[in-house]
Amino acid sequence: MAAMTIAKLQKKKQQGEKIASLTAYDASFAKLMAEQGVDCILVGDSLGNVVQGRSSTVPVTITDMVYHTACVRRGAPDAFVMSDMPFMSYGTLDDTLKNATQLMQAGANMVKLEGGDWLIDSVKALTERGIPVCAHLGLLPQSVNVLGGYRVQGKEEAQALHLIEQAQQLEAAGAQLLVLECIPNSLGKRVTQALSIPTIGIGAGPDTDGQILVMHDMLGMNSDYLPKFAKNFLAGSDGIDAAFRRFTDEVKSGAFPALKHSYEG
Ligand SMILES: Nc1nc(=O)c2c([nH]1)NC[C@@H]1CN(c3ccc(C(=O)N[C@@H](CCC(=O)O)C(=O)O)cc3)CN21
Ligand SMILES: CC(C)C(=O)C(=O)O
Ligand SMILES: [Mg+2]
Repeated sequence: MAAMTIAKLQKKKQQGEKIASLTAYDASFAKLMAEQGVDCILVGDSLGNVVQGRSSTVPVTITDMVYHTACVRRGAPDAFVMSDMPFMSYGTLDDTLKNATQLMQAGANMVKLEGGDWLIDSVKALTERGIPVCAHLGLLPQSVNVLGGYRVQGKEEAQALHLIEQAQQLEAAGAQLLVLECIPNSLGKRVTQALSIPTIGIGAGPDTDGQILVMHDMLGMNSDYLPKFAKNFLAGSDGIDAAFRRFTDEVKSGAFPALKHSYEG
């Protein structure tokens, strides 16, 4: 199969085809996802939670991310692979360029950074030097210690307007994709309409250009805790490959997410 590219993802937005995205951390699952039509694979720093058993993504290192990015790339040579830059690996411009380079050389097609205003210069510097950037707004898990918990963001109109403004600035700085996490449906829709780059939502309602879930959540593997936006696609499916296919199909058809998977308002 021909390789997935950012240009093809952009075209999906223009043509109104939803983008199906999942996280993967190893070769075997990445291969299965690519075979089942998942458009974009994220090597998420959520590996801190689901692979390493930690309680946040803060302890995850660039060495961890490089290792898992290389594993995923070996399993899915033609997939579009995006890798999270982990906590404090992009605190300064020098670190940003050095660490993003490591992820690209491990096989990523794009790097993802959490944040708004303060990242504008970094996004510009990365893009100018040939490193494609996915921005990430809304709930920023790496900032959990500042936020004091994982909560829906942008519920107040002033915050919503600020988020839209940041999204536009990130696009202007060169970001080519935007992840929106845990925001009200209406804000997910407003941001998506305000941008020409694709938005990929997780708990951002049905109107973003695509959807992403953590693989373990969509396979029902978080028994003690499941965020509202997660859905178990393995339940009622014939196997893991069928669960990935059903996720892809339901994202493309708009069946997922239902209102119960999103934050109204
Ligand atoms: N397994 C897993 N799935 C994830 O989606 C995920 C991770 N790990 N680790 C990194 C971050 C942390 N994330 C989280 C964690 C908790 C909530 C959560 O509990 N949300 C509340 C919102 C409550 C509210 O403000 O209304 C919820 O009930 O969904 C959301 C996202 C998303 N990411
Ligand atoms: C939840 C997604 C967007 C993520 O950043 C991760 O898996 O780390
Ligand atoms: Mg992440």
